[in-house]
Amino acid sequence: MSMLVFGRSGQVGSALAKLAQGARFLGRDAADLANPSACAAAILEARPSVVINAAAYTAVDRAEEDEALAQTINGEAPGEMARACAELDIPFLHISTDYVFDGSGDRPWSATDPTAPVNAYGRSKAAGEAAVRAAGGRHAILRTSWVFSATGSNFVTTMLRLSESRDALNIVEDQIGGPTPALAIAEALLEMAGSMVRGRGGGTYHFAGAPATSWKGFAEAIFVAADRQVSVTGIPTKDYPTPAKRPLNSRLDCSALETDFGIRPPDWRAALDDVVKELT
Ligand SMILES: NC(=O)C1=CN([C@@H]2O[C@H](COP(=O)(O)OP(=O)(O)OC[C@H]3O[C@@H](n4cnc5c(N)ncnc54)[C@H](OP(=O)(O)O)[C@@H]3O)[C@@H](O)[C@H]2O)C=CC1
Ligand SMILES: Cc1cn([C@H]2C[C@H](O)[C@@H](COP(=O)(O)OP(=O)(O)O[C@H]3O[C@@H](C)C(=O)[C@@H](O)[C@H]3O)O2)c(=O)[nH]c1=O
Ligand SMILES: [Mg+2]
Repeated sequence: MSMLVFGRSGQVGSALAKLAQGARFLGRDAADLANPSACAAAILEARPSVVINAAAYTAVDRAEEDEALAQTINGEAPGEMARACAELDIPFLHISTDYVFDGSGDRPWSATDPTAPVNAYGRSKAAGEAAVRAAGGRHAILRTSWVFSATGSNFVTTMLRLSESRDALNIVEDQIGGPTPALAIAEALLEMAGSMVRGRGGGTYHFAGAPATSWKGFAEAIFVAADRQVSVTGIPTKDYPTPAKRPLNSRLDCSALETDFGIRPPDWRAALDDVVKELT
């Protein structure tokens, strides 16, 4: 299996690089997603047997004032990649997000539920999903949430940084989701890629860490794992104003992934200990 991966330096890209040593990785220098047709050309030139897109515009608040660029990178580039893969008749694996949902209710979102993003990043990711489906080739869209790892910036690195200077933090308690280790996402993608190259599986799937928690619950677990004495006070979203609105209910129903690929949701608590050890 010759694998081509877009994104090398991000959380999921780095995890893939650790696990898939025979794969070829294209960083921003080799393929800029702001130039979607160049990404398609890179695929047609490399002629791999499977493509994974781990690159994206992920700055949720910044996307509010930079929506055009977010749309090009998250909305258009994946569609161009998927069209090139369809032309080569190879599977295309793409990562999406819980932020495509509006966050209403408290039921875990099923992969077939209607999307209704509440922020610019979510709109750009929903556009990317639609473009990948419209390309008409063999594809998998893996929606995940609250990704963390020892690489790059994420909620764990933010909390550890804040704990250097603060002994008390207010953290939102009414946004609920599944923190997901980047390494587990990479493992899932590689398993899916292997199956899809053999002609099995495809469509839209969810993959998130269990058990569901709030950002407050996640923060508390981070400080326990790091043995840092920070007092965490739960607050409602309205008391933590941000440029981008965030969905309240981000729970993802991951059953389709188990049915089609035998992949089960990872327990984020075990992975958190490893990540915190690596970071401290
Ligand atoms: N982070 C999260 O909490 C979540 C992420 N996701 C999705 O998972 C996927 C992976 O996210 P994650 O690993 O966390 O992302 P990161 O923010 O850690 O990394 C993003 C990657 O995309 C690359 N990138 C950004 N812009 C461009 C560009 N114009 N051209 C080429 N490469 C670019 C970055 O390269 P460079 O280092 O050069 O900037 C980096 O390698 C994305 O699709 C994201 O939407 C889904 C749910 C949650
Ligand atoms: C730093 C801080 C954040 N928060 C809140 C703000 C927000 O609601 C929540 C998480 O903040 P972040 O900015 O890390 O989260 P955010 O960047 O929105 O994370 C999202 O990233 C994109 C890429 C995704 O796809 C999503 O799945 C999700 O992981 O914590 C506090 O309540 N107190 C604080 O001190
Ligand atoms: Mg962020």
